Amino acid sequence: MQRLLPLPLSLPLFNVASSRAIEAAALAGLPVDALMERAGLAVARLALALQPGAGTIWVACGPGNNGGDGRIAARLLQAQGRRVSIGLTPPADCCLAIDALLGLGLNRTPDAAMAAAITALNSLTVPVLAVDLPSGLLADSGALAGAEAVRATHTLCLLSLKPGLFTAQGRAHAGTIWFDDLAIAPARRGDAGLLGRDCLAELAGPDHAAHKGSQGDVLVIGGAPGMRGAARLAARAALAAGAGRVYLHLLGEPVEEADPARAELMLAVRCEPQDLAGKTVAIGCGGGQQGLAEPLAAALRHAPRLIVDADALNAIAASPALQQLLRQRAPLSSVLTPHPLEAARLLGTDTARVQADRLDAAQALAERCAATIVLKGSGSVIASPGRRPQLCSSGSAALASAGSGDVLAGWIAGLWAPRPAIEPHLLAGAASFWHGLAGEQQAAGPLRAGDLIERMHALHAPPED
Ligand SMILES: NC(=O)C1=CN([C@@H]2O[C@H](COP(=O)(O)OP(=O)(O)OC[C@H]3O[C@@H](n4cnc5c(N)ncnc54)[C@H](O)[C@@H]3O)[C@@H](O)[C@H]2O)[C@@H](O)CC1
Ligand SMILES: Nc1ncnc2c1ncn2[C@@H]1O[C@H](COP(=O)(O)OP(=O)(O)O)[C@@H](O)[C@H]1O
Ligand SMILES: [K+]
Repeated sequence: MQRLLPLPLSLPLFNVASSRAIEAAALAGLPVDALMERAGLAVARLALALQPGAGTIWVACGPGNNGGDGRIAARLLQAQGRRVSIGLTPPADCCLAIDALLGLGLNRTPDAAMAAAITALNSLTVPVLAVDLPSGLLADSGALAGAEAVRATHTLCLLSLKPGLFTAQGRAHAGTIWFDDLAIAPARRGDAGLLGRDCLAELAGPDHAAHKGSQGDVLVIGGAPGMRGAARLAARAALAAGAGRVYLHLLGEPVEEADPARAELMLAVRCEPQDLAGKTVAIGCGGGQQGLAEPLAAALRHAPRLIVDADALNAIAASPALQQLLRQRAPLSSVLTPHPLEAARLLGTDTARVQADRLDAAQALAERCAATIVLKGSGSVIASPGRRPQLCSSGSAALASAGSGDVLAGWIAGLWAPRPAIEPHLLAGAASFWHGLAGEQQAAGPLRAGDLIERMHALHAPPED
């Protein structure tokens, strides 16, 4: 059993169908109850570690094998001399609750009895340990099957890691995530990957002979009047990530300086095809509604590497001609960084549908746009045509503050410029992980985007775990 996050090494994720196939293959060589006995033992062990003291442990058991795991754990806890209560309502002296209501088999809105038990678990002030998944959370998507799912303090995932724990509502409901593979090595590829710190190894640093010309040029296009800051944040991030030279083309009224607070940034007065050649371009941060279409069309045609964010995504969503330009770009040359609403616009759907299956939505968008997609939010999804999607295991709600997406777009550009040959799928994964990692390393409260850049900068050449 291991505590999973922060995650040093990337791991495979298995959806419900694959998890059942792994279970069936394992059971072919084992006595019928072997896996459930191992699962129950793991649950009991963690329960004892979490609550070694007095009081009654409530084991809320459902009708399937998730409940079966709970019953075995209850038996083992009793054998250890602990008081245990099995049922759908808590005992008066409850000191720890084990949520063994529903796991992989959740396939509909919780019925009244289940919903009441979920509410009762969420009303407790004692720790709640969820078995395999917080009940009410869908394993494949991290969406809720009904109005409410268990908000666990700990979740012990069993046999195979499920994607739903790590995206959408997963992290908000799972608490501290533990994993026990029940001594079974899966004999199949994951359906998706969970990015760990090893993804940063894709980003070799500059060699000793590097010079600004070898580290690539970034051009940030955006920052209409009133939103100059968004483009400046992206440009500052590109600089901090390691681009050799960073230029800013600000939309609307001309300005005298690119960024008075960052003397290193240069102003790009024009944005003609020859100004785009050879550059890594990030477009859309603070782009506004007007003045963006022309530079966007030029960037789609001429930028050899392109990151499309914010208002540039909205402009593409509204224009079949721009969509066509995007699809016609060279393979492996475009990264789109939508948040769920921007993704919904691009897909012609609504945010709720995107959030109902983030992995699916990101993959559909990648295929539709012939681009790498970073679908942002809790558990960002990185998807590319023909590739296995990745979920970012780093990040926290400290990133839920204005400008952190601009920083990500600029950071991707700044990492890409010196490494023009890197595969965008790997680049976007590593950049997202880095961004999330910096977003975890701070005291409570939101992280201002300007401070985020400094934290990301401080993580250059991150130490080995
Ligand atoms: N396949 C695996 O990876 C392993 C599974 N094990 C455990 O077995 C679980 C899966 O067991 P099951 O397939 O029996 O599935 P569950 O125990 O999750 O649920 C199935 C039962 O719940 C009912 N149900 C589903 N949705 C409901 C809803 N919304 N409201 C009320 N009832 C609902 C179903 O009708 C069925 O009776 C895993 O989550 C895990 O805890 C472990 O014992 C060992 C390995
Ligand atoms: N709760 C959260 N958990 C993890 N990451 C988050 C969370 N909230 C926001 N983020 C991250 O912060 C960034 C926000 O980007 P975005 O929504 O575009 O904001 P903005 O446009 O203000 O910069 C994304 O990278 C997103 O993944
Ligand atoms: K459960």
